[in-house]
Amino acid sequence: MFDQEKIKQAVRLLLEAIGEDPEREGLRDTPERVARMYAEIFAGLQEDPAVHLEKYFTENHEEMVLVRDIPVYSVCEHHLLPFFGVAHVAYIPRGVVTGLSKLARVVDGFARRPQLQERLTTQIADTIMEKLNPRGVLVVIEAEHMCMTMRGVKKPGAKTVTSAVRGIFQQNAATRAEALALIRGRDFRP
Ligand SMILES: Nc1nc2c(ncn2[C@@H]2O[C@H](COP(=O)(O)OP(=O)(O)OP(=O)(O)O)[C@@H](O)[C@H]2O)c(=O)[nH]1
Ligand SMILES: [Zn+2]
Repeated sequence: MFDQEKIKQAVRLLLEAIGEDPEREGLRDTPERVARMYAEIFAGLQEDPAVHLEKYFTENHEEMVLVRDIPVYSVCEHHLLPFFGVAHVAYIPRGVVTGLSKLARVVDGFARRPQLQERLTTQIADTIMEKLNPRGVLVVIEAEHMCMTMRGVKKPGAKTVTSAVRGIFQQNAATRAEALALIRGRDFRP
């Protein structure tokens, strides 16, 4: 469970450890604020994102559905610094489609926890495969990691691109190429 009191204590300790005075005016409410912020940015730990895909509609659209440029904010589990960018989620339904917003809710549910970009990508793809049993899923995430920009190797602008490809997108190169072309915003020309 989420322990707000423990987070407050930890933030107070952190401030002391860097040589700050947690009692000075500007910092007095900081432990409380950080606890509220953590409850928000790690809210995914308290939910099972698969639940969002339990509502779906019967529809005979067995063609590609792509939601492109879904904003993603997550936190890298190595440094607890943000990584952020966009997710693209494509699937080819088999008899049922889900609400478009539910795809973004699944992305959020897995993003709001200490994460690895690779794991985030595969969790989204595998959850959609399991819950909707589609003909295939393709998830691409493009993100910038603050741990690579404001510290360490310091390479602002470097983008990490990860993909997870399942079902027909794996088996059929033309279908995969079509999805990737649509993600890039270009017409597909086989
Ligand atoms: N594969 C992967 N690596 C990540 C992700 N987020 C951060 N990292 C990397 O995790 C690694 C942790 O490396 P360590 O050597 O343990 O930590 P570090 O000494 O702080 O490493 P530097 O960042 O190179 O200074 C770094 O190379 C980060 O770039 C991610 O989502 N996926
Ligand atoms: Zn990191």
